[in-house]
Amino acid sequence: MSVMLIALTGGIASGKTIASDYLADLGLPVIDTDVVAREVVQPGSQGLSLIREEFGGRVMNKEGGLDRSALKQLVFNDVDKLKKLNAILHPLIQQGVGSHLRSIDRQLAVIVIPLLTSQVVNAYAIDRVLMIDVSQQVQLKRVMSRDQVGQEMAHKIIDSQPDRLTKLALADDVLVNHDSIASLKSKLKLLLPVYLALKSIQR
Ligand SMILES: CC(C)(COP(=O)(O)OP(=O)(O)OC[C@H]1O[C@@H](n2cnc3c(N)ncnc32)[C@H](O)[C@@H]1O)[C@@H](O)C(=O)NCCC(=O)NCCS
Ligand SMILES: Nc1ncnc2c1ncn2[C@@H]1O[C@H](COP(=O)(O)OP(=O)(O)OP(=O)(O)O)[C@@H](O)[C@H]1O
Repeated sequence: MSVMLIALTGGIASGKTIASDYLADLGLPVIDTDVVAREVVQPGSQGLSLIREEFGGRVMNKEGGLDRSALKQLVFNDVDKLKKLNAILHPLIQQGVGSHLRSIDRQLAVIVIPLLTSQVVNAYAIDRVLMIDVSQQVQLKRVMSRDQVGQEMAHKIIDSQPDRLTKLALADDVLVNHDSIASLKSKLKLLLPVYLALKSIQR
């Protein structure tokens, strides 16, 4: 039986983690590319050694692991460095997602993908795209308060991501997350039977 894959997307701090945690509570298997991105840079991994080779000891911590905060400062202040990081990690993340997918024995699964483009939709053979959408004003407020970053850094990260209109154009379902977390959850709960019905008519 083939699995129906739902991509859960949205810009930074749009609410993807809140949404995917809730879908997991409702019983759906969830693969989060942000989590896979951490798995592929664990100590001893090929990802970590490639990053060290490219960026040097300044992005390593005392324990020999990745200093995420140092790497974040470096790549979101230099577009070429971000491209290099993406070129190292994205193929490894794609492989990692593939191995998680092989262990899924359910009808529906969710892949959380912040950096969604049409190429990514094709690469993962996504069946349906769910976007969590917020205005840039709300996004800035939430990212600055959650990550303790200034407005300049928040703008740099937002500008480095596929833009909101690109993601909206790919989306089959859009949930606006301007109200409470409870309201987002109730919208997700209404969507689940729609996905189950779609799966039941999928060939
Ligand atoms: C730069 C890194 C070390 C910063 O780590 P940190 O723990 O501070 O952030 P975290 O990984 O939790 O990401 C938080 C959010 O940042 C945004 N973000 C992460 N990577 C990128 C990127 N390459 N381009 C644009 N936005 C990104 C996403 O919205 C993501 O949800 C880390 O984000 C990273 O390794 N990024 C490269 C891998 C990647 O592209 N991940 C995104 C999923 S494919
Ligand atoms: N409806 C809401 N009301 C108030 N705060 C919210 C709401 N939705 C999300 N948040 C807060 O906004 C922040 C971002 O949410 P979340 O971490 O789920 O976003 P994300 O899309 O997963 O972010 P990232 O792209 O960094 O992974 C968190 O601090 C979360 O608690």
